[in-house]
Amino acid sequence: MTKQIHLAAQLPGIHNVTVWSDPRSRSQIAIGSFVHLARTAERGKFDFFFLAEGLRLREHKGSLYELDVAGRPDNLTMLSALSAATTRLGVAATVNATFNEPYEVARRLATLDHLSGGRTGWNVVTSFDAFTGENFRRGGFLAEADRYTRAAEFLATARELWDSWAEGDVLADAATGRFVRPGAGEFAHHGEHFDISGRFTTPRAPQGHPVIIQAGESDPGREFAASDAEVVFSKYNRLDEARAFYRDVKGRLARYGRSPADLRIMPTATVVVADTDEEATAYADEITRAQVSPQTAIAHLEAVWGRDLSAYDPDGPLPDIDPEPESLVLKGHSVFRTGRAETARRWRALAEERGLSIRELMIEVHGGQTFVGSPHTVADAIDHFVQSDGADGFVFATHLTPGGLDDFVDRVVPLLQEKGVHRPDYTGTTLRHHLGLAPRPRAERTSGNAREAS
Ligand SMILES: Cc1cc2nc3c(=O)[nH]c(=O)nc-3n(C[C@H](O)[C@H](O)[C@H](O)COP(=O)(O)O)c2cc1C
Repeated sequence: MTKQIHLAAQLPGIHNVTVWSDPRSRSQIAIGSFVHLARTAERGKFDFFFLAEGLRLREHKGSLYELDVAGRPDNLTMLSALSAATTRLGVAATVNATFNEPYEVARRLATLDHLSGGRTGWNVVTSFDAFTGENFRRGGFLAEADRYTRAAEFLATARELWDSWAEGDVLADAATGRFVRPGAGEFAHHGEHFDISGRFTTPRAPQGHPVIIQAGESDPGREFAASDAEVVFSKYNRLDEARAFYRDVKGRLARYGRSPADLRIMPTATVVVADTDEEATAYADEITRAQVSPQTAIAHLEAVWGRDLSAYDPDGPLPDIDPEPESLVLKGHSVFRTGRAETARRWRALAEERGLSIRELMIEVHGGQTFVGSPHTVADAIDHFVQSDGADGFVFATHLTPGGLDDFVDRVVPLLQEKGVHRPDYTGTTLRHHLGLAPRPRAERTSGNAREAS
């Protein structure tokens, strides 16, 4: 059966996808930039607009890392504003389960679901480093091994809070003088990470629960996706790797009584469109070289080598000195977190085999655009990727803020609609509906007082 393609847009902020130095780039923080991109996505009948989250500014050799954008607004606040600037587009926030409390996060997500009329998604990330943790009250308090047990309990607790109100609990009945049913909002959760009880302040949201998104890739991360997520945001956008990831994660669902249709896998992707394939290829090379500047190439190599390599020529060969994989020169960057000795070995072998300079190697391993070509070429490639089970759709990030998605929406989306693989218009109002996911029934409360009949 032909699959429908799910589309999302991301204003990426951090990472070298965003070329902030391009003269066409506008503010990375002003509301106007976010509204432009969100409305473009809505014009293209996308499923949702997505914001990643970085809770600590990165540091490089002891100073702020400013080759990428540094500094960003708070996701839930920004998406609350965007929900008023759009009418159908889903709004999905990355919100960390390691440094927050379930009561606060559940309340803010339920509020966003009310504001948006049922368009909220939550990307439950765990983060990994004590460096980020230093910003928070208990300073780097969680061991890496406990991240997913806390995230699972965090989500379970949030679900109990969302289910503490039933639809119809707000009576507002002037005749009887009753505003709410007596048991409304009561909850009690006693667990390893959270021991809380009381009443939840926010009545039941239109979707009940936001759509749950997951973005980790370790084995516990994939299990968490299989047990709890409805969307996986993945980094695998090369077809062979993507198909292996897709098979692996979808294959885990049955263990949790779920079927492959209960989960959408959406890799991050970039797209470069021009009149002809040749023009698009030339433009894509230009973008890639802007994303992997000589300075970025050296910084990424330093991150893996664990030492200062500023004396090396980015257009020259790799340094012959050995890496110091235990030393951390680029802090807060997830890509260079583990396995640096192995990465250095792999990179050296690749550079030697192909005769690549430092910058060419960095372009090979971190650069490159996912879909490049004329509108027809791009539409065919996206469709092929999805129909051959590499993904269920994509989260598009653009190098230009905020106009980077305009061409795709104006020139490629109509072709996907003509092919019958992308909706010509929205058919529902909630994010769960756009994604083709079943509504989530409310779990009956297991604690608290018996509910009074209305
Ligand atoms: C594609 C992708 C996107 C991610 N986006 C974020 C993010 O926006 N914010 C964040 O704190 N962590 C983000 N993460 C990190 C994960 O939440 C997780 O903390 C990290 O991958 C370590 O978990 P793992 O060991 O399961 O991979 C992302 C990870 C992946 C693979």
